[in-house]
Amino acid sequence: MAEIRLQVSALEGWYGESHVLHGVTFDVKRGEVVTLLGRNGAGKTSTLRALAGVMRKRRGSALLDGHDLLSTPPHRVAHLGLGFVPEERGIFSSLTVRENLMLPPVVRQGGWSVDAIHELFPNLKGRDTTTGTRLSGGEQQMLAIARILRTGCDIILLDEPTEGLAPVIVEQIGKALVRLKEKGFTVLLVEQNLNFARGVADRHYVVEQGRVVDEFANDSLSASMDQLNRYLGI
Ligand SMILES: Nc1ncnc2c1ncn2[C@@H]1O[C@H](COP(=O)(O)OP(=O)(O)OP(=O)(O)O)[C@@H](O)[C@H]1O
Repeated sequence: MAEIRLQVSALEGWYGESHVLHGVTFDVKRGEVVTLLGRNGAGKTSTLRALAGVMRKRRGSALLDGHDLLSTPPHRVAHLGLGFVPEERGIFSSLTVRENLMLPPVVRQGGWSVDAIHELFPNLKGRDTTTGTRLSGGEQQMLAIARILRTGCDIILLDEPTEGLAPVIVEQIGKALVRLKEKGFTVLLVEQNLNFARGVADRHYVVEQGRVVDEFANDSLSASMDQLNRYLGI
């Protein structure tokens, strides 16, 4: 059995006085792609934000390769190999593709070269001097992932990468995730698009009201679709 990279236990989290995570427990093994599924407002994004240190008021335990994420300052989290690609993507519109790509520092060995990035995302090739404003949503998403790969991280928290994207682009993002998995990356994915999630993930956790309430292996999902649809309100 593969080793556990991310072990989250009884994780609680707050926005100010608002208590939104009520004891999230799950794990992600080395090389797995795992999704957090659930209805709007269930706490999926907040879980990623708590792990990345964007949400500061937290309690419980979150270990990455045995390192305590909750006591690690946000700027040191990347040094542990964790990269966060938020839903809003964070592409600077006035900067070029190349400038956006070069923005985060390389913090670990194994950071991707620009050539390797172009191989994964051919859409970004030849676009070095294009400014962020001129990129499509799909190109922005690719750039946001590419930028994280450059830093040398090997576990990626990815928040709704397919949101608002055309099916052909969703397919390209899916292929890139499969490639990353083949290369040994570990991915924790928040995703509303169940079809996309099924195409890339090994396991799925269901989040409800700030807790993980169920878990499904991807290869047994067909038999559990009724139950999953009930959770998701589909
Ligand atoms: N910045 C914030 N300040 C206060 N409350 C917030 C903030 N962001 C989210 N919340 C609240 O936290 C709870 C969990 O939200 P979260 O965004 O984690 O849900 P989600 O499962 O990711 O759903 P969605 O798909 O709608 O983003 C919700 O009740 C939401 O209203």
